[in-house]
Amino acid sequence: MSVSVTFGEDDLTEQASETAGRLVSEGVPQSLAAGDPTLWGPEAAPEAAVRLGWLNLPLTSRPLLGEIGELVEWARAEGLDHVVLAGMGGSSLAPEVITGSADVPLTVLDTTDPGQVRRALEDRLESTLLVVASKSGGTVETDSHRRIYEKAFRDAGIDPARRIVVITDPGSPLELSAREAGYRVVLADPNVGGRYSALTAFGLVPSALAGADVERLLDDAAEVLPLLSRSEGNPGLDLGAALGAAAVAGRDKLVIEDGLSEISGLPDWIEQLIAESTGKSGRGILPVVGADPGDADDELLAGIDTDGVVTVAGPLGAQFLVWEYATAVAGRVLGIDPFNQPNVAESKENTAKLLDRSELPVGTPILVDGPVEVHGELPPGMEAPKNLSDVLTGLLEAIPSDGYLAVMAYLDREAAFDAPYPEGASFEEMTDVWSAADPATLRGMLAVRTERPVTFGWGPRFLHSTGQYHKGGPQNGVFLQITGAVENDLEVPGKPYTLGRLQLAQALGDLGALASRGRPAVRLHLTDRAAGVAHLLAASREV
Ligand SMILES: O=P(O)(O)OC[C@H]1O[C@H](O)[C@H](O)[C@@H](O)[C@@H]1O
Repeated sequence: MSVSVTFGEDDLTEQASETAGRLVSEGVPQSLAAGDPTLWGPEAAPEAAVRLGWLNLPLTSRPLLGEIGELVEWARAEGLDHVVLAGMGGSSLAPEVITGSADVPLTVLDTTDPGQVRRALEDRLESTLLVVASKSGGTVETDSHRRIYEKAFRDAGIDPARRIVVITDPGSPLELSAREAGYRVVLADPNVGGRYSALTAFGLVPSALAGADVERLLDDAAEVLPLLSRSEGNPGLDLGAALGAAAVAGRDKLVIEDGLSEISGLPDWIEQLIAESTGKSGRGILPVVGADPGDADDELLAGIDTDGVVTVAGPLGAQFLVWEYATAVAGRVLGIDPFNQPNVAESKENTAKLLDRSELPVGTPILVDGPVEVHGELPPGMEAPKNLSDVLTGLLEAIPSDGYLAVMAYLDREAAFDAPYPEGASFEEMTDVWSAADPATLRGMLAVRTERPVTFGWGPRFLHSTGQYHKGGPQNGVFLQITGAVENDLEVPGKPYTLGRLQLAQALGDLGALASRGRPAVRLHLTDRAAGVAHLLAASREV
């Protein structure tokens, strides 16, 4: 089964077909199929020359299946039934979707929250297989997870070499250290960037270890591959032309829904692909995930196997390839380089500098409201707030008419599930309890109070995704960061910082990068996390 791209609106059909026609007259489908790196201009060409390998992955990844099969057999023979994946952005988002859609369990560590990492560590360590996935081999979060697990395994009398599999690019520092340590290493295709790597070892190895059928993904992607060199009936070209043309015409907020889909969580993967690929040079498409479509003129609704203004229907393996192709095409229409991420490094550098200091510059709160401290830059001209509710109202009012509010929570993504519920509670009652303890609930509560899009991201996960767009895209965002007190911190073995300190330094580093652009950027610090979330949700209720 292949992928279909359909439009539910005449204006968009017209714009897309006009743009696709222009791209065809410029020979884009043929050039892309041939791997021409000059399609995004001379400045982008050197990077594009080593970033187009994803175009052929349905074929070039096939030889990996044998190696994957052996790994799966080894893990089974060793009785390793808890697969933990340490990887950021492109090194974990695809496995999360693949295993979610296949309904097989995978614990993803893309956090520096000590509580969340501790929860994973305390879960079946005896039978845990840790997959350490990093293309560059130098990502601080992933490096920290590896160090923490190595120590935990050793402390439990387990040889880490029997429990760790590494996925990385050939020649990375991680490859070298992993070989020295005697770990199993799977090398990835170096000609594919992180966010285009779903069908490389990064997507396939952890997913297969967790029990997903990855051959099927390649089969489904292989079916759509021949369509991608066509001028007509090319779903990647049609989708890319639509996304690009809509954005150029001012519809640059992409609400992505997968309500009825059997595919679970693809919008989160698309979010990284589109935000990091297009959000630069003051331009870009802002993906909005987990939101109901609004009435704003600049919104475009994309439905995955469910009706949207653009509907993309088809199996997961083929969807990966079509969205990658479409993103590359939209990049050309927007006139940006879809393969770099020039502004991601900035927050990382800020964080590294902060970690060198003896004390983190947390500053003095502008306001304290119960368990919530307010720090940072309030929107210019805003009246001095009396309480948290005023702060939230001020931020909502400061969103420009073409802008958005980004909520970024550097907290434990799973803590809400620890909230106590009454004995004998129905599933519905339990869900209510969880959602009342979940910081992500804030997104919807604020969204009903504004016409503008509200996004939500877990830090530091989003730094490897929408973080690029926040800093490199159009400068019309308003930023609300949430951090929390750490009760039970975790040492990062061999490093002078704890996970909690790293997490806070990441938040402060990004806040600094946003504030330096003159954007309103407020940090709410929860001095008691559970009470703080409850207080924040109460304050966010419409008045
Ligand atoms: O796989 P790694 O080298 O560890 O990189 C993981 C992620 O980190 C970076 O911040 C990039 O912006 C992402 O595109 C990438 O997916």
